[in-house]
Amino acid sequence: MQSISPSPSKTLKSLISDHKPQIRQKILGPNHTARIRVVQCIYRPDSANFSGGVGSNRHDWQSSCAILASKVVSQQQETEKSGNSEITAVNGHKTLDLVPIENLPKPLTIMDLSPAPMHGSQLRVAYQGVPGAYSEAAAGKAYPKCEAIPCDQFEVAFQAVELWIADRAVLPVENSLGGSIHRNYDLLLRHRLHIVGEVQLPVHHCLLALPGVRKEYLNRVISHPQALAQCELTLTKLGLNVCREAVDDTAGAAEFVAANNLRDTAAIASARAADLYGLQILADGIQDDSGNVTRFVMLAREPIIPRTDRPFKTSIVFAHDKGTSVLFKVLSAFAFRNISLTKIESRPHRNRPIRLVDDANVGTAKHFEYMFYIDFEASMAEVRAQNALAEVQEFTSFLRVLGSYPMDMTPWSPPRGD
Ligand SMILES: O=C(O)C(=O)C[C@]1(C(=O)O)C=C[C@@H](O)C=C1
Repeated sequence: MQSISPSPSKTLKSLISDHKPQIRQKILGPNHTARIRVVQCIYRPDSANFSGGVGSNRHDWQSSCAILASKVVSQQQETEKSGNSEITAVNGHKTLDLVPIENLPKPLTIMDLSPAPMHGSQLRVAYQGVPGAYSEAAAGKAYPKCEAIPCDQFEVAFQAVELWIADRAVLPVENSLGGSIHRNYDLLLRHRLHIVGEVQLPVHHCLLALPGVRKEYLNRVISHPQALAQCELTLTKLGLNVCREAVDDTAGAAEFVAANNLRDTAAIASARAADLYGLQILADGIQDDSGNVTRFVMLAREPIIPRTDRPFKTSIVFAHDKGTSVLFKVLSAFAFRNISLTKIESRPHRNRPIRLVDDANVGTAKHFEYMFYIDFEASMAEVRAQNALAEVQEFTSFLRVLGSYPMDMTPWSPPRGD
């Protein structure tokens, strides 16, 4: 083993850095490598005994190390008992943790704070579900070379973008068979993210089970509630009048069947989920309509600048103090300007879900109050859209533009098997 002789001018800390592996073994023994405490004391040739300094020859040095080791170990035990594991004092001197060099944290750079990675690194895109979920495929379609970040809930995907853990989120809002994904409409209102794009994904469902399992063995089918709804008729046609159970996402259902070795349960999920979790495809294309499509929105912290050189869509949400009576006026603001609406959705007005209408003679009527969501085919850069919104604002007590973004114009490719 290489011998270690301290030079008079060196601190013990720098000596230990220079000869890390050997010193670690000398002081703390061969098994103690990770969390080292070092006494910061100056080597003084004139000091005979250790009292903050070490002796002048190799023998002194070694015994000082031995004293140090015992002090450090006992000090460490005390520190751990008291719960303070960061900095402590030996003989009045501060001790420091030495982190192994390979684990040292890297300082944040301006690049880590940039909204879109202009430095060439991958865009981080949050989606709900686990790998193999349709939302992961939608994230890949929206941002082809992205790093897809799985989130266990929609809310987490929103927060991942707000907290700069992700650059974008891609979340489903409606399906051609199952209808709206209401949770995401509510979350769009609760959070401050902007819709910066949309992507439509053909959804092709498979019935998955463990290898060797036959349809007759099944007494349960599990999947995301939307996927169960999209396959309802086909499951019945396949003779699968078994119990349906909803789980968080389709790929999560496949993972669950595989991880728990469930031979009586099938999952509805993608062919990619079958591959990832080692399941066989019992039936392919089990959605009730072969043209099954889910629409996803792309969300970012900043809006994009609306343009007029390609087809744009704008999404708004509004409410009115006098309830639904205003809806006709709002819709006419678009109709007069030849602006087509592509979607209307209403959700309970959370802050004021019910309005009481008192009529002294007849009694009290209760009206439900709503938030209305509208998507229309125009860009906020167009004067007709600006005028329409100016008019809408006159009739409404609350109006927010959720985003003005390019429409997904991907050519329609016929579904597999047609
Ligand atoms: O569970 C998944 O794989 C999802 O990506 C979620 C989801 C949805 O929320 O609608 C997405 C697309 C399909 O419509 C089915 C499920």
